[in-house]
Amino acid sequence: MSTLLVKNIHTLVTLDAERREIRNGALLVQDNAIAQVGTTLELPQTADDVLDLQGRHIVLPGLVNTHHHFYQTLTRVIPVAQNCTLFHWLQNLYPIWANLTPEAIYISAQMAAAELLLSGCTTASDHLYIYPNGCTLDDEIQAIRAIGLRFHPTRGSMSVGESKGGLPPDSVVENEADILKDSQRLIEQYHDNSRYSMLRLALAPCSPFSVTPDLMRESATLARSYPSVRLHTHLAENQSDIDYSVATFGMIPGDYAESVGWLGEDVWFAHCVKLDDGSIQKFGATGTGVSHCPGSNTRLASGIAPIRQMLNAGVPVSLGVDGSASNDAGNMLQEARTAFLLARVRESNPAAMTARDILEMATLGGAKVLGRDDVGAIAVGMAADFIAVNLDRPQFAGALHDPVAALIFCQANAVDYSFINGKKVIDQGRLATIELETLVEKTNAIAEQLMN
Ligand SMILES: Nc1nc2[nH]c(O)nc2c(=O)[nH]1
Repeated sequence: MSTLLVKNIHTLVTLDAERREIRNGALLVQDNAIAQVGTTLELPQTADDVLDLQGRHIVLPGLVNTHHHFYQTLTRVIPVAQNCTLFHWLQNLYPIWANLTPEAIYISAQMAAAELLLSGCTTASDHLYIYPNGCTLDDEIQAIRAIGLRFHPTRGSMSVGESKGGLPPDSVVENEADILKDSQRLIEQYHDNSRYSMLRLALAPCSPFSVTPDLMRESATLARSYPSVRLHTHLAENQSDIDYSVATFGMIPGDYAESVGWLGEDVWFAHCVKLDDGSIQKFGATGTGVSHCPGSNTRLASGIAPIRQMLNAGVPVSLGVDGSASNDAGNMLQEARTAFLLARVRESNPAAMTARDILEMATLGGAKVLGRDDVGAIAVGMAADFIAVNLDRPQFAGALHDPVAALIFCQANAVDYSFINGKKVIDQGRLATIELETLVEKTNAIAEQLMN
């Protein structure tokens, strides 16, 4: 057994059941879990390792990102996709993504994870739905194991090409039997349902306009035959998405999801910008989750998702940075701020979303959507996933009377320390698990090859 004491924390934001914010806080970690939480005076004074934060840092649970496409880190700001809405954006990018290789998947996954870690994310999901040239989900699973992020990879898929009325070119879609076979292989090889699991798999047919209703149903049946394998897809992202759903299935997206058995606590949808009131109520009643992706939704001019209404209806809402081809960043702290600002604009009401509401969405909200009760708060028995931000950073000057709100109001964008499963992954603002400069070089080289 090894112990780690983090002490002299300026403000320890627990997000525990009482939402305690402890001045001069401390926490004790035993192996990979939190063993004690309190003030520095209340906790033991020694441990195998001691991190003395000298009263300068705010500490909070690691942030949870529930929607991403790691491979898109290789295709940021592509000129032909800079100024399009969703469908044209996708149609301009599919041919580039058709050139992805296993190495490209591996390197882009590490690059995306590095950016997430540096901005406070400790658990992330990824949606990989395109598998050209021998690419597999295994490529990103190996990459993320090496960098140390707690991971919820999703086996995405596309099966309806242009010739059958779908959006993607036929060359990038897969056969449905192969998709289901590979999904089962991946679940059996990697899915770990235990407490503190570092990897849980989900099944994720890409979107209503790229798979059949049969694949939606069969994926649900397969996922539900294993413990805690969840279901994920894009839904109601913009008006064209709604129009496609009505024209093709004769139903709005919420009704389509219900018709294929995709409502429930084990399902979460990305975007839901255009989710109608009736569907919001159904999502609330069934515990169906949402990954809110405000950066991407504004970048693609899709709209502002009605997250205040969703929260009021009891919908589990979390945050997703979405892929870096439509964000074009993967910064969780910045995403939280964007969500905070847009909710106020959408409601024309600055009280509609507080900084603490958004921090809760970025931590406990993400944990709930991913089906975890072991991350998202700093409390005894929770996984030792936490981050520390130095309050001496210039953007916090003058804001120390409320450092918790300052994290969101004052544009925090990086963390100084991050621990995942008790292991240090960010040390004094630097990635501790892999060498960042080489990773950036490799990312740029592969991105250039893809473009060519
Ligand atoms: N924002 C995004 N929406 C999508 N829909 C779909 O089918 N693929 C995507 C995507 O990559 N990003």
